[in-house]
Amino acid sequence: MGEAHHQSVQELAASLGALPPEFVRPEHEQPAATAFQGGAAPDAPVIDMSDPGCGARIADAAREWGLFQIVNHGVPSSVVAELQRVGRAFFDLPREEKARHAAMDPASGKIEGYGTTLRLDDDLEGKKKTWNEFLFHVVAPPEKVDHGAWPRSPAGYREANEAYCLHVQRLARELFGYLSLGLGLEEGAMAEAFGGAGAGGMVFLQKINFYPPCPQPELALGVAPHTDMSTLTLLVPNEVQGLQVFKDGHWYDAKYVPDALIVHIGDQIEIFSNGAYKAVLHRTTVNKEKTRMSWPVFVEPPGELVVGPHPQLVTEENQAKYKAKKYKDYQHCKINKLPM
Ligand SMILES: O=C(O)CCC(=O)C(=O)O
Ligand SMILES: [Fe+2]
Repeated sequence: MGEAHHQSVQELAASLGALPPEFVRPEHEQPAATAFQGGAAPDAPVIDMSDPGCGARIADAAREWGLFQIVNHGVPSSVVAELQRVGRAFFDLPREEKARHAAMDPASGKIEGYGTTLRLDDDLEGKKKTWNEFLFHVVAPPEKVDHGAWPRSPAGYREANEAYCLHVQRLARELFGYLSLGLGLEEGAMAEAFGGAGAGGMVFLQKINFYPPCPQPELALGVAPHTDMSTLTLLVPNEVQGLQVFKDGHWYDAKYVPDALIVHIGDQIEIFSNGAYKAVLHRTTVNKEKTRMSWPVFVEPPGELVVGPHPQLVTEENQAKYKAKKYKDYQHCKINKLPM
């Protein structure tokens, strides 16, 4: 491939001064046309995890928003800062070098590694593109980790990600406990249903999103509207606002709260709860001057595990709203937009 193919879209866009047409979203998706325009917009809940009443607030937030932020979560700010530092250092490498690390190849089922839609020669079959680069790799359990898909540079990348993951594992257990109790179930119900205790163990998939400055952010999106397939997602943002949440017919900003982690309820918790908890529909906007980054960890059941509504939540009056499915079959249907 010639050098021209590797010219970045930012470079090209800067020379054109305008957004290439494949990044212009249809009007019903454009952030400028669809963001909440009223007066005081409601904020997704910010929950203090050191508060003894936080469990009930977490369950309420999962019912009403499907998204909330947590503070006093026990993750030292130095651990988060180091996760961010090494991620940023990776994305600051030249694009060719990033691709050399671990190019992903979705066609062959290799979703781990570095990918981008910021390439004009990518053929997405006429589909609109999003303004982002990303990196994916499993971070736990160790037997499912492929270190070949992890950046070899910068030094310290592996240690930083492993240290942060231990906290994500602890927080996921805690959140599953509160969310189980909030449904009237045993505290361990969710953890067990998602692969705890003998079922193969949950999978922790680290993603890093990198959204460079965009010449016409009002026309573009960083990620298109979606719900996460995961059980839940725990996300570290940088200080650049961009995540938006759909609720009651409107898109609202998830405000940047220093030191907070953002929790998304994903599809598997919605299914397990038989619809009591809501998988959050979300998207991201981009910025004209600043680079936004985010570090979501998707907490997933092992592929062979069957997830369905918990039997105690299915009654004569409240029938099962979702089919039980192996997680890998669910993923396949969702990625290929097949009927569930
Ligand atoms: O960047 C964000 O805040 C959200 C990213 C996201 O939704 C995703 O990667 O699934
Ligand atoms: Fe997401």
